[in-house]
Amino acid sequence: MASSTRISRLLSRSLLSATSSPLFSRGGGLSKFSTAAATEVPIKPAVRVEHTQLLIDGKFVNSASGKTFPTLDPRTGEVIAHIAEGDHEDVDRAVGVARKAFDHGPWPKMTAYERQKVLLRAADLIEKHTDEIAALETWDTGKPYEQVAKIEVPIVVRLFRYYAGWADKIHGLTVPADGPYTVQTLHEPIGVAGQIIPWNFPLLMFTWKICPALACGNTVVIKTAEQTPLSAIYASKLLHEAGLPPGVLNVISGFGPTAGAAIASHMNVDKLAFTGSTDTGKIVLELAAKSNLKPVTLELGGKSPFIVCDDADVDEAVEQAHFALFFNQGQCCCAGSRTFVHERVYDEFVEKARARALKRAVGDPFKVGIEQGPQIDSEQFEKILKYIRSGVESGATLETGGDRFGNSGFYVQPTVFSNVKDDMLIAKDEIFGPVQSILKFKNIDEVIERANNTHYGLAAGVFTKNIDTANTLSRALKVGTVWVNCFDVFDAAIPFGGYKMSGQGREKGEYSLKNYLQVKAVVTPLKNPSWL
Ligand SMILES: NC(=O)c1ccc[n+]([C@@H]2O[C@H](COP(=O)([O-])OP(=O)(O)OC[C@H]3O[C@@H](n4cnc5c(N)ncnc54)[C@H](O)[C@@H]3O)[C@@H](O)[C@H]2O)c1
Repeated sequence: MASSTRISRLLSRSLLSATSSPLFSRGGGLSKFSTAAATEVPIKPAVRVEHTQLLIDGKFVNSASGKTFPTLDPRTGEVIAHIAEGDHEDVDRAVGVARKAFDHGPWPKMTAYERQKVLLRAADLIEKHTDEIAALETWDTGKPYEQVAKIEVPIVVRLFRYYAGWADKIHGLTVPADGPYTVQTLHEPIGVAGQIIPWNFPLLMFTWKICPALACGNTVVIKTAEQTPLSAIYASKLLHEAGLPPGVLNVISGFGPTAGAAIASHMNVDKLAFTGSTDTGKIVLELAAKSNLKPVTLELGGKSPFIVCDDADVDEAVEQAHFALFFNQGQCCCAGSRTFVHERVYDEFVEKARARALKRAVGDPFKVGIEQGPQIDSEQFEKILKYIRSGVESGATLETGGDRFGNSGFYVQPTVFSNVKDDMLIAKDEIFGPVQSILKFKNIDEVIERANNTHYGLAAGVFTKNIDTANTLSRALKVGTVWVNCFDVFDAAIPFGGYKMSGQGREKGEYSLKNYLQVKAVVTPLKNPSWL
């Protein structure tokens, strides 16, 4: 399983090869950022897009309207493929077959061991097809191919095996009650799960969502993000090859206000799981409440603090803070986007953080050694540049970066701001881009208060050698995950989720199972019990 150290190691190996690349230049100064991304011909992905339709009832089908939408290559903005655009009618059809597959079987009626074997075979197939799936994901998202192939697909495979392992270990309790009754609880699948996912980790989010739902015996209708439909379609085809019965997993490509809203408000969807922005989270929660009051889990945005104490190993903290923010082009819900540094190590940290950002290898994500590809689309690209301008205008110090990288595609220079103040927009809003904001603090009480002074509460990083400081911060921070002297460690067994407006509920680990199970109490009178 990927740990932050392992991921950092992979990235530094990448960096070694990147230093010999003409795309890459070492040393300080804004002019060092190469514009080669614009002039180089994009590398042709070694994969073909074979499936572009909706997947309903085990078959690839066109949308009812016959409409399609383009999915774009973030390196160039060019069309990769035209994808069937699902809408209300398609969602309705998918929910209908998922309902039938749930109510009449075979999925919930199969033994747990049989369901387990399907998930294990799917894991093997995904592992076997790592190259194709990673190429599709990189093409659709712009994230480095090496990151997908060496980090994300292995995590995906691990999640499949982890939840396969749970399938035959889900059981209720025998409950002691007053009086002559035998009482048991049955943990039953909840029914048809509706799931909506974002574009920043399309394959990983698909896996987080479907694996626990399927392991518990539910059926699924999942909507992928309109920017990134390809990898989920491919993986779902593999799931069917692995023996998943028709109707159990239905994949709808399409847009939020149409297909997404149709899932959230459907009367026959029994459970909703959503990952995306906090604003959309509020909308789907309302749709769920106004329809059939389906229970909802929400994984939303964040503005996570990364706290570097004065006793921290500064070099390691710089590397991990860089990773915490810049990983995945800065498009992580839990990105360490407020780097709080103690005043005693602040100047050293800023200088080293700037030097590290200047070394970041930006370019075609299919190229070996590249650490950072383009942002997902023009909308995000423009939004990030706007935040950078706001950082400059509000008086933060631009240490490096600050502009687009090259002159085509949606590449942004790795950007570092120092002297950031809590009330600046760059310190308050989720930028979702490669923009590090460094803030100074004097003492632990002060940094706790400032770190918690946000609507978000997803994650935090704490860097210190002092166990007492680590314990104080871990307990005081109002967040769903605290990484101490590490960051972004995503084991299948570790729960993930947010406090406050970063979400409701937890995913991954054993906690995710609860999202997809109903608890039924069965009470039976006992005749002449020899004991109660
Ligand atoms: N907490 C987590 O685990 C986690 C993980 C990844 C991303 N995120 C968050 O996701 C956001 C980025 O993703 P995004 O820009 O795709 O978010 P988004 O909210 O715009 O979209 C997410 C999904 O919701 C759908 N959607 C949009 N409007 C909808 C509507 N009215 N009804 C139903 N569905 C709708 C979209 O089509 C997409 O599939 C960031 O805020 C990030 O922090 C959170």
